[in-house]
Amino acid sequence: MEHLVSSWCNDRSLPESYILPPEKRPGKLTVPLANNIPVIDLGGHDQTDLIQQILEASQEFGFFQVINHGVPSNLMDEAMSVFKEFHALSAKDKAIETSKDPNKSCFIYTSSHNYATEKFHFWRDGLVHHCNPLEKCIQFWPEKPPRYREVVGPYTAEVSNLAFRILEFISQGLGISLGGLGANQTLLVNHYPLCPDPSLTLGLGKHIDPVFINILLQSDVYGLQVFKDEEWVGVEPIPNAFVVNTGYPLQIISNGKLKGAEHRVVTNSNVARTSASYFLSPSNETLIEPAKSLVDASHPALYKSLPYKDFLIKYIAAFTDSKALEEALSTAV
Ligand SMILES: O=C(O)CCC(=O)C(=O)O
Ligand SMILES: [Fe+2]
Repeated sequence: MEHLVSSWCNDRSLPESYILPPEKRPGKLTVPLANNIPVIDLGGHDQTDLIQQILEASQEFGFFQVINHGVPSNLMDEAMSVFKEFHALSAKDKAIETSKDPNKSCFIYTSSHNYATEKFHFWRDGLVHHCNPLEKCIQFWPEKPPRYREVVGPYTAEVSNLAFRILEFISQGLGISLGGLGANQTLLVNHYPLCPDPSLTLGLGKHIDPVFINILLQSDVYGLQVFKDEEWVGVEPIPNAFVVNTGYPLQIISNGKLKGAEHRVVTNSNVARTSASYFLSPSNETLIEPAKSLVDASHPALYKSLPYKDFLIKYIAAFTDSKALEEALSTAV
C-alpha cells in the first residue's frame, strides 16, 4: 500500500527501481497507430458475419475494438469518472476503501503481483475487485467516491453481458463450447499517473492477459500498444468503443488457432491515464487444455493440460517473460 505510485509521484524524479533495463525500455514513444486493428460493429444483424469478423480478428491480432455494443455511452462516461475519482483519493482513503473484505476480494496494488520480488517496477496502480455474483461482491467495493457502487454495479452488469456475448461468438467460431467455463469476472481499474520520464519506464510491460477475454475501457488518453509482426503499434482511442483482447487460456484451448496478443502500456508526462479491464476468466478448477475437437494427428496438442489455478501460478512467475511462459506451458520440451 505504501508503494502506490500516485502517493509520491508528484514529489520525486523517476526512482531507480522504475528505470527499466535498456532492452525493456519503450524505445520510440510515438509508434504508428494501428489503423488495421479491426473495429467491429456489433449492431450488425448478420450473426454469421459477426462471428467471422471476430474470429479473424482474434486469429490475426488477438485485438479488436467494438462499437454499437449496447453498453450506454453515459454509463461508460460515468464509470470512467468514478474510476478517476477513486484514484484521486488520498492513499489513506484508498487503503480504507479496499480493506472491507477480510478475504481480500478487493485490493489495490502497484506495478504487478510480484512487487516484492520483481527487479524493477511498472508505473501503475491497480484497483481490483470481483464482480460476480454482484449482490455478494458489491458490499466489499469502495464506498468512496460516493457513487462508486451505484455506477460501477450497472456498468459491470452491462459489460458482463457483452463479454459473454463475445465469448459465445468466439465459441461458435471455433465450434467448441466455452460458455460454461467463464466463471470469474474481475474488474481491474488501472491508473498511470503523470510520469517524469516516459522513455525510461512503462506503465505495464509486455504481457498476454491470463484470461479468456478482456473488455477494456481505455478512455481518450492514448497509451496501449500491441506487438504485431515484431513491431509495437498503438491502439487508437475511439469514443464509446471497447477494446477487446483474447488471452492465454483461449490460445491454449484453441490449440494456437487464436492469439493471446502481447501488449504493453506507455506512460505520459502531460496527462495521467486511467483504464478499466473487465476480465472474464475460467474458474480455478477448470482444466485449461487444447479442445479435443481441435487436436488430431496433423494438429497435435501444443499445450499441456493444467487446472486454471496452476496456470495462474506459472503465469505470475513468468509475468512479462512470454518466452519463459510459453516454454512452461508448451508440450514441446
Ligand atoms: O491500460 C490499458 O490500456 C491496458 C491494461 C492491461 O493491459 C491490463 O489491464 O491487462
Ligand atoms: Fe493486459
